Amino acid sequence: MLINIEDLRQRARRRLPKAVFEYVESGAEDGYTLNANRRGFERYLFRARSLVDVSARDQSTTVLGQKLSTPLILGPTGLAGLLAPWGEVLAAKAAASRGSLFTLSTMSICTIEEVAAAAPPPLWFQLYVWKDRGITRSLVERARAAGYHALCLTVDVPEMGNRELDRRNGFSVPPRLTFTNVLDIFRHLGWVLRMSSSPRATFGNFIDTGSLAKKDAVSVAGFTNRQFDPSISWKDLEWLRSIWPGPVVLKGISCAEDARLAVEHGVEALIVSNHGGRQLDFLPAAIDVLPEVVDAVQGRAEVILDGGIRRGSDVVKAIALGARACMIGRPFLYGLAANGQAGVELTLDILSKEIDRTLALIGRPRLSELDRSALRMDLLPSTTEPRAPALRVLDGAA
Ligand SMILES: Cc1cc2nc3c(=O)[nH]c(=O)nc-3n(C[C@H](O)[C@H](O)[C@H](O)COP(=O)(O)O)c2cc1C
Ligand SMILES: CCCCC(=O)C(=O)O
Repeated sequence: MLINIEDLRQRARRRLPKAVFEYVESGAEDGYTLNANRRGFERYLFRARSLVDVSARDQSTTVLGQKLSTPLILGPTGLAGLLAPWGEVLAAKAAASRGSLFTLSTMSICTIEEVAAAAPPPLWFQLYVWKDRGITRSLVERARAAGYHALCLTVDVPEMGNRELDRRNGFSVPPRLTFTNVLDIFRHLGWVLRMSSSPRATFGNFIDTGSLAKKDAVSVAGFTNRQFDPSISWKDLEWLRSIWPGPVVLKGISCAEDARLAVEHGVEALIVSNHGGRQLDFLPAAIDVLPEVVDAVQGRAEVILDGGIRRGSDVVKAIALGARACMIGRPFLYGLAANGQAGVELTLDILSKEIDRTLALIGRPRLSELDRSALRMDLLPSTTEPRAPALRVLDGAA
């Protein structure tokens, strides 16, 4: 039975080759931040009110002026199209069908145009800045021409994080058959068959740019470290503004100083995120950074929380701490791998039902009624201990 996000995760794990599942699942190095993202939510307990009329509940909101039926955004995830053929298109359609919002990663299998042609708006485009600014400019112009609403600049990847599982697995794009994975691939012939209807098995946005060698398989870290520009800094925001007329969102803010700089540079929204624990290990849980950022921003930009959401109650806690909405990564990827578009819709249905139930049980029927008084923060020790390296998380030890 698929009744929670963990069920979808187990289904995804069975259906995907090991290297693909571990690419999705793993974090950087010891997995401190990966674990902390989950455990951070345990520090916040509810203060529930009773005898409140909760018969009419409403979890709709707006993000950058666009109405969402639920405060959930599908975050940018590279290579989602390896989990199901046309994966990004399916996820974008699922988001639209549930009144959510899809963010297309620069590093997707499906192209900017393919997703925009198949899925109704609103869509956001996530940008990694290429050393070759001509390619960067062309990505931004393509997103603009295709009607994407916001540009989401990811700021926490000056260098790819150290994902040891990907290195051990020799994970490459396109995936290769090797001596070590041949048995595993044969155990997942269903995936092989499904993927035979995929438009391609490499980064769709770059096939015509010359940055992707035509026949060779590349390691994700090798390719991105060659192409991403580690020199980008606050002054490049001006350049981006000159080629992008719409709202700009910064993804990967993890302290008050950067939140203030983001506001001073006029960004419309920022995303408190540690990249799902995949970049710098030993950043705190995203939820623990949220209050500091909300206080620094003081309502001058919208704040979105990203990382570790697996229950609707997590979303309610983030909104009580001042987030406008939450972004999810792995939860919708599990749904996608488990059952394509319907699987992503199920992810959104599970989480939004859990949000709805939580709102009823705490006596705050509308998101606008949530504030810090809905939470207790004083009952637990204030640190999250590292519990297990990333590998043990995968084995279900944490
Ligand atoms: C498989 C995978 C690929 C990702 N690719 C990108 C990406 O291309 N760009 C980006 O900004 N973030 C990327 N992320 C990070 C997500 O957008 C998001 O920050 C993270 O998954 C949130 O944590 P969660 O998985 O616990 O929800 C990726 C995450 C995963 C799991
Ligand atoms: C596929 C390229 C990298 C995507 C990314 O940012 C991530 O895996 O976290």
